[in-house]
Amino acid sequence: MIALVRRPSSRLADGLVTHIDRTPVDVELAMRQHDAYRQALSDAGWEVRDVPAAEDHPDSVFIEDALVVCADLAILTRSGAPERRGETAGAEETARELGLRIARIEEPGTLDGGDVLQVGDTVYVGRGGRTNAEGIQQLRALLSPLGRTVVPLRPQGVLHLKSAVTALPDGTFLALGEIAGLSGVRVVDEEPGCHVVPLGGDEVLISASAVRTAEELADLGFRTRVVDISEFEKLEGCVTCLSVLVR
Ligand SMILES: NC(=O)NCCC[C@H](N)C(=O)O
Repeated sequence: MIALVRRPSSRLADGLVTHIDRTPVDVELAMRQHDAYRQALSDAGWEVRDVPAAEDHPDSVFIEDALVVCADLAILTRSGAPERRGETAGAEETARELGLRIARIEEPGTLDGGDVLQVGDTVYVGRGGRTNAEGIQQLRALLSPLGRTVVPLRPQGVLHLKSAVTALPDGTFLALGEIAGLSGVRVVDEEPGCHVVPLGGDEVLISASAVRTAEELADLGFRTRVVDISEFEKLEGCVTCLSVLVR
């Protein structure tokens, strides 16, 4: 079990913000928070592997958006944000080192990995600001041969699908409300409570900003591993976007 991560660029504070107001980012604190995030993955039994840093790309720490891994296939994305498209170079290098097959989303398709939620053999994909219909069609063509069913959804008012919804190990979903096309949604009352990373078994990684949701999940019998990612949340990041899990 390998978790790919990418160290923050020193230019992190120049990262994109779309749906929230920009607030000052403490880059030194972000570096420490990223170290703690890596440690949490390692403590949960994951081998943490570094994708080469991309110093010139402020948002490169959000490695999830550059690379989608499904079975033995690594899909290099083509971000809907043109300034992020250079981030895939280092991701390709690491994917090849891991022996993964390589595919890529081609123009005019666009897709961010933050729009791709894999739950068993179903791959939910958010169509919106970063992922277009052509990108979804290419994703479907790449994943159907792997036995995956690609289901498009339309998240509203958020950066990515996984800004609005993620899945628990039991296949239920966490979201601020019901989502057309999804059944089994556990409604939470805080935005960071929509984001978990399944770490194996009944363990999930969740943000320290989601205190109430972490308690609710513990009450439900999930083991929660809490990480403070405040500086990344200021740039519309969440716990899913700082890693790519390769099982
Ligand atoms: N998968 C994710 O949640 N990615 C977060 C990306 C945040 C970055 N500032 C961006 O706007 O692209």
